[in-house]
Amino acid sequence: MNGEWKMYIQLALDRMDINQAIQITQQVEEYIDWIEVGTSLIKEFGIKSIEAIKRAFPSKMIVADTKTMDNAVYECNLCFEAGADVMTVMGVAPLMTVEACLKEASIRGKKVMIDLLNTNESVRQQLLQYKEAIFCIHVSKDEQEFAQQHKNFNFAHFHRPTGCNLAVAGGISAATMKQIQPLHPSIVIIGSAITRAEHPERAARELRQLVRNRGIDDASN
Ligand SMILES: O=C([C@H](O)CO)[C@H](O)[C@H](O)COP(=O)(O)O
Repeated sequence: MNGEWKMYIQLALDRMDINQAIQITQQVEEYIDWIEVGTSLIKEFGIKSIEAIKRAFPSKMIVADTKTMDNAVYECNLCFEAGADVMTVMGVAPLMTVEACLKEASIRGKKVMIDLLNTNESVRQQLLQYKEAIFCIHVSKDEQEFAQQHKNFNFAHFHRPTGCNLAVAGGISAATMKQIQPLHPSIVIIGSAITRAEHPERAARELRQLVRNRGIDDASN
């Protein structure tokens, strides 16, 4: 890629209720690109959380972070009917599940994000055949906590899979943003650093600035 390479910010909404999710997103809407209805929201409030967020932000790309492992067509239908533009499937799921999600998304003109959490190199190589997917390098909440919170956690041991559309997630903040630059992601997924900030709007504005500057300056892939 060249200097036109762009990084998008995906705001992850987790561990709050639907009204709080909408209120926080309204505060930061101008600084973020995609909105993720987090796994915790979907588990706690169901598919109606996807409908509510899409209704509140109809012009934004909505990602339903279902972390699907099985029953692909059923879960895809739930997400896409509710207004999601993207749904997530785990890379450790059977390939037939991943393929079913991709097929369902393609029929509807939607996208699938494959979460690479806990995948090994051989699984990742298999998954990379799915050129239409977005791949997400993900440091889980439990890994973040185990590593004594994300300020000590390092994305450095991840290698960028070549020739794919890449997202990164997991405790990303202004302090850790530099670590992810070598991966050249097109989507930076940020949750707590905005939603738990004392001033979410200020935090989102600062992160937007970092993403804008570094995304353009460092693009070389
Ligand atoms: O997928 C996520 C995680 O598993 C929690 O459900 C989050 O979207 C991702 O971790 C981003 O959120 P933060 O780590 O709070 O930035």
